[in-house]
Amino acid sequence: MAKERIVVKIGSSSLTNEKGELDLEKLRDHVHALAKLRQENHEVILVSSGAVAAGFRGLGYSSRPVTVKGKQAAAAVGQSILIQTYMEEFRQFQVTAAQILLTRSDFSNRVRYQNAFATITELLDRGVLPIINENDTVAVDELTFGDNDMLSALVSGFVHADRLIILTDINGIYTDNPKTNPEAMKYDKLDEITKEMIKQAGAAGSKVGTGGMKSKLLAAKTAQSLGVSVFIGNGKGKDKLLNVLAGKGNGTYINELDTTLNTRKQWIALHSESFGRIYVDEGAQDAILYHGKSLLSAGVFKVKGTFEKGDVVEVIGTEGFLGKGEVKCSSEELKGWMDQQKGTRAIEVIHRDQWVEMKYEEERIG
Ligand SMILES: Nc1ncnc2c1ncn2[C@@H]1O[C@H](COP(=O)(O)OP(=O)(O)O)[C@@H](O)[C@H]1O
Ligand SMILES: N[C@@H](CCC(=O)OP(=O)(O)O)C(=O)O
Repeated sequence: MAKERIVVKIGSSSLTNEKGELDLEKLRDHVHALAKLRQENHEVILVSSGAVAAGFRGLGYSSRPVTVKGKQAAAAVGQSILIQTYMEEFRQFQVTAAQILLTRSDFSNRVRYQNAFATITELLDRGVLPIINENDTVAVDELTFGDNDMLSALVSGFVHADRLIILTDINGIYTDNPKTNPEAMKYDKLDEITKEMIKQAGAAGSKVGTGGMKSKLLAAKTAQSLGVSVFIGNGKGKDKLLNVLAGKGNGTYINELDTTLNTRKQWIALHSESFGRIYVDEGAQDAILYHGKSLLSAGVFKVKGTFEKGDVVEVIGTEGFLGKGEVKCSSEELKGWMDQQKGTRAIEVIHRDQWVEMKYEEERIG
């Protein structure tokens, strides 16, 4: 079997007992299956929930807290318990694990994004298994990924994984929530995740999970758009993950799309803040969309916002939103050229290598 780089996401529902507490037997089962992947020489990154589940008892709650601050405090108690348990269990398979805590804002800050990439790459190069969770202490409201599903999708794109495996408490994606609709049918394979499927999928999952199938579908759509194939399902025993690789997994397989975005372009497309808008004419639109050219000043007829060299802007054409790119000049310089040269001089505004077409992807990336 060819060596793969695999991101495995384990949700709270797959790590807890009926009281919502961390279930050691379940965790051991996952660790054994992950260790088997490592024994077959695959590179593995784990995105694991479970901090709230591991911590709420220690905080004095009798059940999983519902308030944000309760969950955050429980995660602060539980994250160290969770990671210590993983480390001890992995040690029995001679696997060294490392803890990484991330937030959405770590991804939108370019330097932190590059640092996270460098750290994860170094850990993998040195044979260490990174265990990632959201940094619940600081992640609230718009700073959160909301759940670990999207975090796992973004990580899988970012490390150029071959595959993302999302382990949950159900054996795949159904036409409707099978817990409430017994007629629901399972999808074994999917090429496309449609808007209707996302709309249909239940938001609330189990009592302990956060995003339900909806967040898994959105995550899968993002991962496939980044060229990563996805499996969503469950299983038991040490071979459950190897079975997924062998095509015998108990769940739904989702094919990757034929696109590869390097890490820099992924950052531009998915995480960067736009500082302005550049409006281009039909000629420039054709050049960047259909002829693989860089954007030149000659095709720009309107500039909105204030930006500096190196900032990211949105480009709008006659067909609407075309994509995002990193500019090689400030908004003032660009406006100056437009006034003085009447748009005739061909000064490069966005180089091809810093441009991401998103005309068709806007919705896919979400
Ligand atoms: N269309 C669907 N197909 C499968 N499961 C669904 C669907 N809609 C909602 N669900 C629910 O999503 C749950 C899994 O989500 P969640 O509890 O958030 O898991 P996790 O903790 O693994 O992230 C399932 O138990 C199921 O009840
Ligand atoms: N960061 C939180 C995860 C929150 C959560 O419920 O996530 P998930 O089970 O993946 O839907 C924790 O570790 O408990």
